[in-house]
Amino acid sequence: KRDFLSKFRLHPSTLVNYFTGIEEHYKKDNPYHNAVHAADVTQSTHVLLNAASLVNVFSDLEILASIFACAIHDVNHPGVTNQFLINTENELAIMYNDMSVLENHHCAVAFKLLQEPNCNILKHLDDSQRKQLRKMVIDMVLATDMSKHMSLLADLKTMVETKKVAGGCLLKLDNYSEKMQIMQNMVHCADLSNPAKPLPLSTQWVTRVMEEFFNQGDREKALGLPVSPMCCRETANIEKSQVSFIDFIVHPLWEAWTELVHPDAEHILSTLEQNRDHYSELSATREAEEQQ
Ligand SMILES: COc1ccc(-c2ccn(CCC(=O)N3CCOCC3)n2)cc1OC1CCCC1
Ligand SMILES: [Mg+2]
Ligand SMILES: [Zn+2]
Repeated sequence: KRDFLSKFRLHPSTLVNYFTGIEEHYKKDNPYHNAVHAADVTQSTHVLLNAASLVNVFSDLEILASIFACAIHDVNHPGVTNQFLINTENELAIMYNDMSVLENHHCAVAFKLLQEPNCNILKHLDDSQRKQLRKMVIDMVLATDMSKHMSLLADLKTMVETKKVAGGCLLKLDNYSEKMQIMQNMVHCADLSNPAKPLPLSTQWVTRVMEEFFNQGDREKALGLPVSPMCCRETANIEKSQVSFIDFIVHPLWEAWTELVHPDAEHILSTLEQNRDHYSELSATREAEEQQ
């Protein structure tokens, strides 16, 4: 749809080779962090990029980088959190010195795969384009580390306030850092878009992420480690956790995004709010049942 094959002289069979390789490096037996999650985040970002207020904001290279970043953003995910890898002194934590361990790994795997035979989809980009794309992809993927969430959101809110006050066209973005902030938040929004999807989809993602968390909790128990929050299958309150996740993380982020691209994301925010109320009612019902 974006005519990227001709704009960037991407060779169909090279694309197939590369993204087949990427798909194979997503672990199929991860309940959540599998190739379907990567496809979901990629498609969600494609939709966010189509917002009317983002037309002509990003160059073709920035759009290619964003879509590429989503497709590879969790590649070879081991199905456990950064904290688990750090606590167990996993070789990945040693490799990346406990800093955004998973996110560094996803980037490294994705770029290493480009060097496999017949997989170099960026072959016909010039050196400057390839260097720029690599930097943008790394900046976006490293920003999907939840530990960056609060600073990312604070910067987004500042930008929305500043641009609004300036009265200038909200998205006349002046420099790389402002553009990258938007792109990082866009991919982060897509990564946290499960609660903002139609309820039948959202509940499937909840089941999957909880199964992955519970698997981690089982491993922590077996290792005699303290069980991480929301990872104990005996005590977790699934609906209550989703309500908190939405209230403290997802809604503030999507509220800022919706303001940035006003009025293009209103329907997403309202779906999120409806879903939040659904989980809240479920949680109240469950609590009432448990009282009896
Ligand atoms: C459908 O439910 C979720 C969908 C996505 C997330 C979520 C949080 C952070 N990210 C971004 C990647 C990240 O940093 N992660 C990946 C998840 O594990 C924690 C580290 N993604 C959490 C979800 O629910 C959790 C379980 C109950 C409340 C919170
Ligand atoms: Mg991730
Ligand atoms: Zn993800």
